[in-house]
Amino acid sequence: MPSATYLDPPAIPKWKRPGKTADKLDWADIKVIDLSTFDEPGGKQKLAEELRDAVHLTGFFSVTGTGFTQEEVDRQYDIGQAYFDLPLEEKGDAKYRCDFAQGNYFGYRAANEKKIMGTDILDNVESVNIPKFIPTNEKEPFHPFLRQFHAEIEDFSRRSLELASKIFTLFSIILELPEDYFSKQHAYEDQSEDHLRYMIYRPRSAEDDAKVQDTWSRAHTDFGSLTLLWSQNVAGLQLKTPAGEWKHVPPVDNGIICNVGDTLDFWSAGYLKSTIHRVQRPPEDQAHIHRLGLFYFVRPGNDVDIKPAPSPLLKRLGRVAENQEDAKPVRGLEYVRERVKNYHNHNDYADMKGKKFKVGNLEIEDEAA
Ligand SMILES: O=C(O)CCC(=O)C(=O)O
Ligand SMILES: [Fe+2]
Repeated sequence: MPSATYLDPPAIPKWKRPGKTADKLDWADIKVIDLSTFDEPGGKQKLAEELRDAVHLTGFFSVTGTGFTQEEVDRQYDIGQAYFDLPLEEKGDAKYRCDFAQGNYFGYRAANEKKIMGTDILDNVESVNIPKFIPTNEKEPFHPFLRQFHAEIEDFSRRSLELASKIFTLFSIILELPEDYFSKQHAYEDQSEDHLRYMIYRPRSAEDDAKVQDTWSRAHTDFGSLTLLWSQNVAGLQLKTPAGEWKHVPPVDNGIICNVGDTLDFWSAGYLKSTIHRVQRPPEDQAHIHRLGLFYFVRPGNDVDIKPAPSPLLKRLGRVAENQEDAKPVRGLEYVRERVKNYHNHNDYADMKGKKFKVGNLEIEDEAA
């Protein structure tokens, strides 16, 4: 692209945050922790204790005091909305699409290209994944429209991983590991499949939704280490409780919902839980809204070994044997790419109930039966 990158970004419309639902939904009980006390003496240790049960039992929690202002967050929504408002020929330019045959999730994923669960109803999600701003990603897809907002997107991307690093520190403390044990394996400058994501669900008619049991995003666990979902008011995201019930994830004002993904589940021998979740058609007062979301997906470093951590806690609990860390490990890139391929490189999103996904010695239940 010409020097447009270095000009001021163009004016774009302001995105308007939808209101909350008036419906009485069956909400999950989500722990909210305030990270503004992180740097106080003893602050991290206290937060780690507050977090322990949530990550061990639920796998989902929420953070406030994140350092992101509502204005900065809304600005990311403005950019995402402006991009998705482009005509398909432009936003969906082949040069900037995900290469699912390679399990490469960077770039644009169009809606309406996959059938849902063997029906004639099409997938209603569009997303764009923006890789980390490091030299090795220079050749990865980054659409010229988005490139105009390079400086602010990069700032947001870097600060997202800084925030995630604080959470990794808490996980390390919980597992009695050196405080930087997990953050070191997720360094911004190291190559990984990390991405900032804008994602929008396009509403379907109630009749069409009924044919796919109201599925907007089928039940899954996340493929990487940690997912940050900026809290949004349009309901639909549900998690599966240990008792097997689906509960709605509630909005948390100025908060970020976090959930553990597969690789951190493996690293912790299942102590930190990669929880099954899905997105369903929102309640009737929100079912017409184009549901825009903002995320940062933290993936493991490409070259790090995914294997149980030498955690004194996990050893005491008998979750890892003394010598288990010596097993031949799967690397970060291998796991993530295989998982993306398995999930996306199809024309149909089949129901994965009861199926397992396996790479080397790593195995995860795709959706518990
Ligand atoms: O749209 C949402 O709220 C959640 C999406 C999700 O689970 C995912 O993209 O992994
Ligand atoms: Fe997810």
